Amino acid sequence: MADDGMLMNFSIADTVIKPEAKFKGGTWRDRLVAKKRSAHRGSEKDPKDAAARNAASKNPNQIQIGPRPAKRQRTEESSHSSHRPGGDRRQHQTPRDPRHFVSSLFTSNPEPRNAEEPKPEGEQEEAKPTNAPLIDGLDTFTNLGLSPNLAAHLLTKLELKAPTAIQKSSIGQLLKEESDAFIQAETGSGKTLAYLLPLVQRIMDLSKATKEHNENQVHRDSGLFAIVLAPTRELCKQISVVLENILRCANWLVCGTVIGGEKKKSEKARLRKGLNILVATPGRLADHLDNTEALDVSNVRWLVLDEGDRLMDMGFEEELQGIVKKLDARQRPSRVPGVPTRRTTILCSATLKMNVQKLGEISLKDAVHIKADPADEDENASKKDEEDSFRVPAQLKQSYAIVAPKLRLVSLTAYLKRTFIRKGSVMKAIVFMSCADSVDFHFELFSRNQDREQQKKDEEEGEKEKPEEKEELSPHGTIAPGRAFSNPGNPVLLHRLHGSLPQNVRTATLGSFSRSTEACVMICTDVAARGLDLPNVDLVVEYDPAFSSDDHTHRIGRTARVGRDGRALIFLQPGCEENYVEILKRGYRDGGKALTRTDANEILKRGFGSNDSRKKNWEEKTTDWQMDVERWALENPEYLEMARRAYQSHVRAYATHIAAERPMFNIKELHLGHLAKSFALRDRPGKINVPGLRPGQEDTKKDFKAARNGAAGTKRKVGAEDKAPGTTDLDDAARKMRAKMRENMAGASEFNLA
Ligand SMILES: Nc1ncnc2c1ncn2[C@@H]1O[C@H](COP(=O)(O)OP(=O)(O)OP(=O)(O)O)[C@@H](O)[C@H]1O
Repeated sequence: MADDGMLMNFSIADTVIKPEAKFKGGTWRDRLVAKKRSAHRGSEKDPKDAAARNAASKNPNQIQIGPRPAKRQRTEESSHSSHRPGGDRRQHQTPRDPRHFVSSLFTSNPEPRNAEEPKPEGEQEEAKPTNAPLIDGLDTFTNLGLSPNLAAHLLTKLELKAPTAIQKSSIGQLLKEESDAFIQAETGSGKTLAYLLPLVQRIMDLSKATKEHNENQVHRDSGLFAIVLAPTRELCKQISVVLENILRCANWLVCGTVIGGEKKKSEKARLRKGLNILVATPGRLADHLDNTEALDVSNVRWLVLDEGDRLMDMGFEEELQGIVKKLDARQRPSRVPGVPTRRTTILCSATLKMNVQKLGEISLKDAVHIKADPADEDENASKKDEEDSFRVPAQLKQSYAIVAPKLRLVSLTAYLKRTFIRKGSVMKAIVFMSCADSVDFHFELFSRNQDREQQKKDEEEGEKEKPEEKEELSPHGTIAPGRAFSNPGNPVLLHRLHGSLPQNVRTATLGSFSRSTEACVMICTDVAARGLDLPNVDLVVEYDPAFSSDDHTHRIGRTARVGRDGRALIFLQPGCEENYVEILKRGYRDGGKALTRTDANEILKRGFGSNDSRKKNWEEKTTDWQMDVERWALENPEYLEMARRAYQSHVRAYATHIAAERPMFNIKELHLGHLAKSFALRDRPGKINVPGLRPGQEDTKKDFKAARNGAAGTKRKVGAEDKAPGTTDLDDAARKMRAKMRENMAGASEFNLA
């Protein structure tokens, strides 16, 4: 029976705790409190208390939230000897420390506030993909106005048979009109080609015009006609690869990137040779505009801001304003026939609101709103509420798990175990966390070698073999076997990615994840949330919910791309976080009928359970696993510090949700003690304080400051007149805090300022 297992769950008999137990370590006050508690338990006679305890131990998961039950000072001996159901496999005893508290996994957990909604009757129809190419045969690239040459190239070389809905809307519009545009469509709907194809076609057409004027065909020295800006280096590289592929059918045109991360000298050399289309990060472009004479922008007639809403955000805004002003000031009539007189600006994102005003005031003129389905525009115009939410691909199956803080780590492990139980069911999964420290800690934890005996033996027998294995997997320590959820039949490769890693490491890690043909998991921060087109991602797990619902849309959009299936799971804690479900529902046209709910017990049963009744039940196994990682952290000072840092950074990050969503992520409701357990910590929250910066962070912090202050010019105070309409002081405060957080702890540059 399921409940049986809970008895082992440290619900120890009082007799086990000897009254004469000695408490060592800590301050005299800690020792006194511990001693008193121990004495109090020994003398407790109150039958009411005993009855309450009995009831609790019968069904510990049913404990009501109310006055918290008195906590017990548990000794390491007691939890080891009487409650390690796996027997005395490991005799190791860690020193007792009154600052440590070994709490039970399955007791005192808060219950969900909201009851599960009844499932709609009847079988749910599978939703049709909403971001797939239009394969009805009516729409072809040639019909939309692309030249037969370009359309044939798309078909034969890039295997693109038909446009997607957003490509259909945007190619027609951008080929025939000069007006500025907002391109907004679901993630994975092909927005990159939606702006690149008309752009390339227009520049190819310039060649035709020059020939008609009996002039030489346009070539790399004819001028820079278009600039594409994107917030991360990774995204810039991705766009540049797509562009190079298109330009293979027009090899007289040349594109290039300036994105930082490599020597400025080689970028300058590239600019000097001449480019027709430039892909850049804002910081690096601003830098070259100031310092590279060879960069002539007088002919630039198209400016694309990919992930435009992100580029409007703090950190990029000033740079962008500077860039636009310089482009305006340096624009000259072109000597190339057919070049438009005015510059067109195109903003593109899955979460673009028409009210992005900041840049609009400078540059956008009568912009048209290009959407995949024109019907959406009328619908949204009438529903103000929905303007703030964005659709997710209809075929994307989302679920949410209500998981109490203490059960978070074991639930994530169980979920991944279950996911990769069989080879082939899931190829790649991305797990999003709130900060770099948390990513690093979980990477170490999930890749740790559990079989310590074997580990020791390995070290003794063949010290050389071990590093070789690591070397082969990852020269940078960002790729390792995901032992916590691998099994012999399906080994899973674990990757970690965040903005505090050096650029070459980021590129190598992302490349490995992208190319891998084996099952793999990438634990990352929001650095991988936007724009990245990684093949075969079947699952996205939001272990920590995103800082804004827009970011959530981008994160889950790494799966279910161009008509393919995909799944996403978000972890929510019982209480105010449950209200986030309404936001999840708003992403669907049908109100989220297919959204499913699960809970920790279900996940744990599936992940740690076994059909074999002779084996330990899932609660025992879960507890064993948790105890094991807690001991691992305690025994290894390096990992213990990582765990503490991760916890600390996580709590700080939690405070930075956008103002509008903060009532759903109320830090005052966060149970810090319970949360610590999900970082394998036995420390009391008040005692967790890791001073200083994480190793290696000093440099990144300097880089961040240099990038922020250098490229953007002198720091400017944001006054009330500078605020975007609709933003509040709270918004500003949260954004500033997020920026500060990035700078100080969790990674200097989640989004590179180049
Ligand atoms: N017409 C098409 N037919 C088939 N595949 C396409 C088509 N257009 C684009 N794709 C592919 O779809 C994938 C997603 O494209 P892209 O990255 O441009 O999407 P997106 O809408 O910009 O996504 P996000 O919002 O996440 O940035 C790419 O692998 C691209 O090659």
